[in-house]
Amino acid sequence: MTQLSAAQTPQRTPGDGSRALYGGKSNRRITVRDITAAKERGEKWPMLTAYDATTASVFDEAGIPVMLVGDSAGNCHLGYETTVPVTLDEMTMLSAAVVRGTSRALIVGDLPFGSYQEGPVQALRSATRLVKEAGVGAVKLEGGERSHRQIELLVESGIPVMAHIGLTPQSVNSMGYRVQGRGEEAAQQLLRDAKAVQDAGAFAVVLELVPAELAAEVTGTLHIPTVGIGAGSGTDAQVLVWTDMLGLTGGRVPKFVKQYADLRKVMSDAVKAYAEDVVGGTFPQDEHAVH
Ligand SMILES: Nc1nc(=O)c2c([nH]1)NC[C@@H]1CN(c3ccc(C(=O)N[C@@H](CCC(=O)O)C(=O)O)cc3)CN21
Ligand SMILES: CC(C)C(=O)C(=O)O
Ligand SMILES: [Mg+2]
Repeated sequence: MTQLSAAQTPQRTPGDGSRALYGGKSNRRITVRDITAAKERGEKWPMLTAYDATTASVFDEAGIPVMLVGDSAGNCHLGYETTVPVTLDEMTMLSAAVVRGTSRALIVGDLPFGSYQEGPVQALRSATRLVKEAGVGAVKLEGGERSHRQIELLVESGIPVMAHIGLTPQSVNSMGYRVQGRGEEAAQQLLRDAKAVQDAGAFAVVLELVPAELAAEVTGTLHIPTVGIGAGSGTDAQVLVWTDMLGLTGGRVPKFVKQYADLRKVMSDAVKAYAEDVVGGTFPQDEHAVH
């Protein structure tokens, strides 16, 4: 640890503890206002997906300040091929579990495909379910200019919105899984999308699979935080799908992922050891039995 000189020591409000999103001392649940303040302090922060209470409690205890109940639950938790089939009922159930498993993180619920595309009123009805039935603190939806009316009505109604531009996986059938914002025209469109969601009142915006230089430019242009995934190091925050970074995803993992553990191997080895103990008669031992 480097020693901070007195002049560099950040000033704290007495009794408030450290306010940093990661490593901060406050135990109350993080709010969107804390996220806004972090951008003003120039602080970077980590976000992870979560789909169940147990896993979310591990991330909460580790200090992850923001969790996304992503519709990536479709392919990473529910066994679908893509996020497209995921329903609002499924997202409500998973989001409620993640809220129950956490006490400190801000929980963002992803609005699934088909739950907001009809227009602002449908978006409000869907977001209201995630807020009332699951208890999320914010919702996320995909689309820049094309979703600005939805964002406006949700924000007017008191529901904080995280936007999501660049690669928007719910549109896989029309756009594929391709890098977005390459070339002058596409870059200008991404900048317009970023400004549109900020103007509509979004508190943050995910930039997915866009060139690092463009993501850094968007980050410098906006006053709301950018959350990158496959968007380089110049964004305010980063998000990864938790099963990807911990080595549990069954299928292909995008190349922007850094794997921090191989839980698939850890779990597989443990399960095989258990199976062999049962077959060989070495589990249970007397200490695992009642008499
Ligand atoms: N397991 C998983 N991880 C994710 O990050 C993720 C999901 N699922 N599902 C929802 C979306 C879809 N995402 C994806 C899906 C595929 C690529 C992909 O195939 N990317 C190519 C690069 C494509 C290019 O260079 O144009 C790759 O090889 O990584 C990227 C993001 C991100 N999200
Ligand atoms: C990849 C993130 C941003 C997402 O939308 C999800 O996990 O569903
Ligand atoms: Mg999603």
